[in-house]
Amino acid sequence: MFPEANKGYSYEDCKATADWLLAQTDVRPTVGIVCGSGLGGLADMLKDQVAFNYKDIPNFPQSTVHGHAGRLVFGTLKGRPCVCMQGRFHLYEEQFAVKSITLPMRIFKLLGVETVMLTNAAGGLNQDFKVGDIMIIKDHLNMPGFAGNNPLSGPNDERFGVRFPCMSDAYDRELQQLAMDVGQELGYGDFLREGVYCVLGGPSFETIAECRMLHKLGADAVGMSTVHEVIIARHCGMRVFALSLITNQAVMDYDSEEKANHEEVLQTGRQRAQQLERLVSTMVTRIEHNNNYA
Ligand SMILES: O=P(O)(O)O[C@@H]1C[C@H](O)[C@@H](CO)O1
Ligand code: HPA
Repeated sequence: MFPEANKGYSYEDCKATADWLLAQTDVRPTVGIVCGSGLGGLADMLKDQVAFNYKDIPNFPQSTVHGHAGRLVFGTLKGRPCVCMQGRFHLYEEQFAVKSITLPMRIFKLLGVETVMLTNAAGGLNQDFKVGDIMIIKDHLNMPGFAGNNPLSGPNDERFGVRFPCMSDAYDRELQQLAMDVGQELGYGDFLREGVYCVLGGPSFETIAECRMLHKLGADAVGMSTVHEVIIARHCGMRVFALSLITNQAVMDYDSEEKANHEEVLQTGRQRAQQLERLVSTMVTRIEHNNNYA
């Protein structure tokens, strides 16, 4: 699954993987995309694909979760060279995995990626949110980080970034505005939101008390990914945009009969996939055409 999960990957390990990939394809991606649960269709939009199964890439972890195909796809999205993770890694897939699950971000950086766009499936805590809403992430709560489980723990290699990176600007404000503008143009205003994403370790879904607490703490949505990747991406200077598809309402009420489950998550992904793909792919076009965003 995750070879030597607790081991930090050195700069040289990451470089070897990036060089191996660059030797197999002529695509030189400047945008890197990460697909959340059930949202892997984004990768299928890439033209002139060169795709690798994770198991064939040196040093790469393996996907173990249903709805995460486990392929790294290079290609162009409306003419823009991209690399797309069709399937991501989660903290719960292996104990002590926080470094393995974020390794692809450093490989993105060494491939030449400047902007990372991440998607995820999340439970809605904000009572104004509906299932099927797309939430532009403006900030995060890193709960595993509160307990010392941060992907930057351990020795710091300055070739990637500084020891104490700032996170108050983690989510690029221009890209958030671009998403809002593009969403309005596409007629998505009724289901486009913005908010704070809270990451937990998973894989168990939250209790009612936990959901109530997270909501009180300021979280609008809860999930099990993204934040660790964002920290590593920002540490090495890539711009970050992230969004959550609200696939289910987090259960906040003891009278509720609702039960969070992965099948519902994947089903909502299928229902909203096309719009989500259109939003992200149109944004990618604008990043290419507008120097303010590039
Ligand atoms: O990769 P994401 O964050 O989209 O996956 C979410 C969180 C869990 O892995 C899973 C729960 O259904 O979906
Ligand atoms: O309700 C949820 N909680 C945590 N992670 C999730 N991913 C999709 N939905 C959820």
